[in-house]
Amino acid sequence: MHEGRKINVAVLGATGTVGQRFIALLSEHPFFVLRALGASQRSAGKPYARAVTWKQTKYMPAMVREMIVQECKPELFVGCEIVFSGLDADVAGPIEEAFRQAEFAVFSNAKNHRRDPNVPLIVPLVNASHFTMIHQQRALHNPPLQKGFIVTNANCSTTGVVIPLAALEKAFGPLESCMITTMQAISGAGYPGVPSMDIFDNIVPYIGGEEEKMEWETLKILGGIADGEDGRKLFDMHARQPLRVSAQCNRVPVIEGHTECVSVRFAQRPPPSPQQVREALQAYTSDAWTMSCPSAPRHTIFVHEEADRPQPRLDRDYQSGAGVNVGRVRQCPVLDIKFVVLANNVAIGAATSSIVNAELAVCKGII
Ligand SMILES: NC(=O)C1=CN([C@@H]2O[C@H](COP(=O)(O)OP(=O)(O)OC[C@H]3O[C@@H](n4cnc5c(N)ncnc54)[C@H](OP(=O)(O)O)[C@@H]3O)[C@@H](O)[C@H]2O)C=CC1
Ligand SMILES: N[C@@H](CC(=O)OP(=O)(O)O)C(=O)O
Repeated sequence: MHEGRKINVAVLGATGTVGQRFIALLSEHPFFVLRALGASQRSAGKPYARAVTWKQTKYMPAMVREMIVQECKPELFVGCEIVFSGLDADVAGPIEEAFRQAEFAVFSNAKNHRRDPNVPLIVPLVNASHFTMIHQQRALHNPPLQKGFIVTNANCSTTGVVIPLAALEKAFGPLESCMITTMQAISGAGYPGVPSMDIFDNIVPYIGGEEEKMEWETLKILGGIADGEDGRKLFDMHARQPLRVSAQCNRVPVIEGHTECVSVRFAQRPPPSPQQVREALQAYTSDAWTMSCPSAPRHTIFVHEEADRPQPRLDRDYQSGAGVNVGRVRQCPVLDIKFVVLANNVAIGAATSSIVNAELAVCKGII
């Protein structure tokens, strides 16, 4: 554990949608101390308050207003142990690698390293056990790293759905198939994001690359870690019981909170009843909560009984958006069970996940 130790941290992509969330959360953190901010050359050299278009309902923390934004070069972040990355995916790959190479612990929201066979893709309320891959990641580096590593969190829609899926697999054994239809908030596209002329009075039935990410990431997260032939560990992609996932992704005129309609089929026959599923979801607890990570939600999954919940406007800020909401659990006449998930895309779908991942790394003695 941190044992009273304070750990200096930085945020890359600090001016963006996710970066602002990081700042709001880290300004109140019990043992991470925000010391530095990075963004593009457009913002570098300016006091943060002048570089950013602050779009949070919470006021900008006083501690960052006069902080000078830096270019994202490791030598400008000396003194920080952890960097949280909310970088644009167009630039995140090489910048995050440079920080790892310079022995920083990097917690990334970007998609660039999620498919790397040595980088764990961790949804902290699901697969904290994948931190074991860090040893291999450091050792395979040339020269081997002492402290540096990259951990990514998942796509925001993937995050929302894998949490209840993990709870179901824990209670009832492997799932066989899963169909998901998302209704994703516009904040998922960053700022200024989707033009208002496209999204007002409308639904856009396409988000580039999103369906493929959901279908692939779900398997890496819910799968285990196996021994490879050459003695290396590898992510088994749910190979012991193949899981088929189909996702359809839509952009809807909601500011924050991704809603997902999910149907599942269990391997176990007969499948559990809707009431058994409700109880299993409600009872699910994460390692992050058990290990006392301060940003982990007490209720990993809140199960709504009302017929018309969850709703983004009403439910996205429950537990500061750190858990997920599930409702409308019922029988599915095609697969076995269907339900609705609501996850806050910028909290548990992004910044909160990275911060809980970093807390887990501290609790596990990796940092
Ligand atoms: N929004 C969401 O719900 C989620 C987003 N993500 C991922 O998180 C990341 C950030 O997303 P989001 O906050 O929405 O994006 P934004 O577009 O809002 O912010 C992007 C950030 O990247 C910085 N940046 C852009 N170009 C460069 C560069 N050349 N060098 C250094 N910094 C640069 C920007 O700085 P500047 O202001 O100076 O241009 C800004 O701080 C993305 O990879 C995204 O895919 C993941 C899950 C959910
Ligand atoms: N594409 C997601 C947000 C995002 O940036 O995802 P990713 O980190 O997987 O690129 C959305 O639009 O809601």
